[in-house]
Amino acid sequence: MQPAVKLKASKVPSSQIGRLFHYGSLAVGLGAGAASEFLRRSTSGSNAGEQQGSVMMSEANVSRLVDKLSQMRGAALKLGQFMSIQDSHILPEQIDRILRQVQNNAHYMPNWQMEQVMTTELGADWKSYFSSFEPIPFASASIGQVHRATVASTSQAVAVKIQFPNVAQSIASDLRNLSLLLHASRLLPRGMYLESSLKVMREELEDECNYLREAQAAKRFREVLTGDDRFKVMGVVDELTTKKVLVMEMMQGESVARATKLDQSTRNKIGNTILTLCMRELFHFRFMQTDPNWSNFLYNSATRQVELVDFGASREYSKEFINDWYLLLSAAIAGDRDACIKHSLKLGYLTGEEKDVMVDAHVKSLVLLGIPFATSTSQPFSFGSSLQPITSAIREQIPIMLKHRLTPPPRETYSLNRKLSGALLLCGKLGAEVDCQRVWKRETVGYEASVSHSNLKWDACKS
Ligand SMILES: Nc1ncnc2c1ncn2[C@@H]1O[C@H](COP(=O)(O)OP(=O)(O)OP(=O)(O)O)[C@@H](O)[C@H]1O
Repeated sequence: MQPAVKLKASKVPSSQIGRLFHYGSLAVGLGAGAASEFLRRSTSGSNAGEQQGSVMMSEANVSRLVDKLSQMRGAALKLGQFMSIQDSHILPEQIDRILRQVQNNAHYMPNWQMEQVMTTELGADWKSYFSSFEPIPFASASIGQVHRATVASTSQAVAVKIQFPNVAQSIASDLRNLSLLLHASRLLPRGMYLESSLKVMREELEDECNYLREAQAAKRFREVLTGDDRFKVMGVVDELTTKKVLVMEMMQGESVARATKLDQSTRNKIGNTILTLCMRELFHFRFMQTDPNWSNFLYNSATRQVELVDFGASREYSKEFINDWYLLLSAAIAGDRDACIKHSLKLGYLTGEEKDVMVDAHVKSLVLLGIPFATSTSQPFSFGSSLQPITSAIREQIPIMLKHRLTPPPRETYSLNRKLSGALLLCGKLGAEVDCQRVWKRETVGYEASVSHSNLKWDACKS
């Protein structure tokens, strides 16, 4: 089970000065912490010079960092999520722990600050729109917090997501400061192309700060999933939704992270449903909710539906990109090394100048990723026992790729890989048994023909 989220009320620093103060005090705190640790070790006779790296990461510094990142919220918390989902396998264990703690340690706005946002967004009489409104949020999100309420005019039970003040404006500078801090404290391994990750993250966060965009995305998902009983997509109360306040139908399910207690066949069904959705998003809608956070998938035992919330990170992919990506994954599933290289070059994963050691590691990790889908249809893939050896084997390739990679991964693959690996890890967490090969075939049937057709056109355009 996921650790319970600890919520603490504290003012979100919304002014530039306030933010500077927070970063400043973190840097000073880390420095002071390191100095005292250094002194303690020097006086106790250990070789302090050699231990410089670990001095920065003493227990006291770890908790200082967690505390600051949790308080800054917005960009900082998102960075924590982004890194811990995307790159947990490449981060030193201690950093991974920090980022996980940040996620489970979110703060929320005190009442007066929350009321200020609501007044600015919905007017001074905002309370009159609700017949009940719980002042303490039941969930804390990276850039907002979520309250339970009832709409006065319809008696509908709703979840009201309220954005922290000035998050949107401060993202760029927060990310810059964080990047400086991470570099300065030598927290990240070299060769991570941190700058590219930060750029993608900044663009994603800017999109996520617009709740009107999220409302649109939720409606689009409701539309494309209409008639599919396996899913329920949250509805949106348009009249009360603004750029910074999102009023949504309250979902009743529990985070799928808690579904580990359910019987095997139910867990299999949930795993199958989540993977099917993933494939459908890619090959049918070309529109994907790319945040695989477990609490964004809820399971309702009464209706046996997977309920979907949080569409802030939804994005569209071009047909050309999805075509290339389909060909790459097909090559990986078939274990076809030459085709893997060819399509990686086309997508921009490889430049063609890489050393063999890098190409080998890249192809190996792709083929490993294809294993669940390559399993024979008579035997569902057992995520409980078979996923872990795959992730370990992929992890072994990461240091090689970090060392020899000549170009950052293509922009679109950040969100796509985050979602796909998140969905696989979720199935692993559920211990689900899923016939992935069948899901893959069912959801991509006919796709190959359409790809060859459009690639012919593509080649004709180029020549
Ligand atoms: N309509 C809803 N019904 C029930 N619970 C909800 C609803 N919307 C959000 N929540 C809960 O609140 C949490 C945070 O909301 P949401 O994920 O939309 O915010 P976010 O800013 O995108 O957060 P993050 O990026 O951290 O996932 C969700 O993970 C879910 O547990």
